[in-house]
Amino acid sequence: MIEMKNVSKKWQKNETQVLNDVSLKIHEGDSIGLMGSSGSGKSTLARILLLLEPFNEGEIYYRGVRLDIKNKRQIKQYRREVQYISQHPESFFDPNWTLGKSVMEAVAIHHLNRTDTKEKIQKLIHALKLNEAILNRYPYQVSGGEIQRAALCRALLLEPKVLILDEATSMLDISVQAQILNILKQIQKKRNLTFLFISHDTEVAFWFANQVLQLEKGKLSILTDNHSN
Ligand SMILES: Nc1ncnc2c1ncn2[C@@H]1O[C@H](COP(=O)(O)OP(=O)(O)OP(=O)(O)O)[C@@H](O)[C@H]1O
Repeated sequence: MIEMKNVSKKWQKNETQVLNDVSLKIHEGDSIGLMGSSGSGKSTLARILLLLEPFNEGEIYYRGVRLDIKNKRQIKQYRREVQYISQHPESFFDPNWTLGKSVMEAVAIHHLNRTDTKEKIQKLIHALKLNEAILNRYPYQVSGGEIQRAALCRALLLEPKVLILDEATSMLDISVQAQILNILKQIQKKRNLTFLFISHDTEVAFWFANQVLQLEKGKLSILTDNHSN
């Protein structure tokens, strides 16, 4: 579904080789866990996959077609189908807009059918254990866990094919985290959603993913592969 071929990335200023000839294949319906020590480059890899970060060498393919940052139409479609929940979800919300306005903006940008949108939002808010009142608040008026779930709500509303979750539930307490991860698994079964799940938590990553990869010193290795999960 998504393929990264021989990607290398070096930060110009400090000359650090954050990715060194990395290749990765994510098949439809996969749950790939990505682990690695702090600063090993997991978020950089995710941002490169989304073409949010330039890289020095290599190629990214989606459904067998090479992605080209200059192809605006292709990238718009890709960024709708491949949703990213960043470690810093607040940076994906306009600080001057209510969360509800930001969620609706995503609907407008991607020209989704507005008639059933309200109902879909209500269902998602409920599933994500959020209070609907949250939509009338500004990003600075909600907790870290609430903004993570608002980001998940916006992403799921777009009915993505792939979700890249970068420590996306790290600010939630264990019981809410477990509930939300279970909901994501249910959605995965229903829609054959594909996940790239970045986490520091070994237990959660092994539970959630059918293949767990580790990124260290610019190289990816397989920690476990259990596609029968
Ligand atoms: N824009 C940038 N310019 C230079 N170096 C950067 C930049 N962004 C990140 N880095 C560096 O690249 C390395 C990888 O960062 P990244 O955020 O991808 O790691 P990570 O594995 O996601 O870390 P964590 O688990 O702590 O979130 C770090 O050493 C970081 O300081």
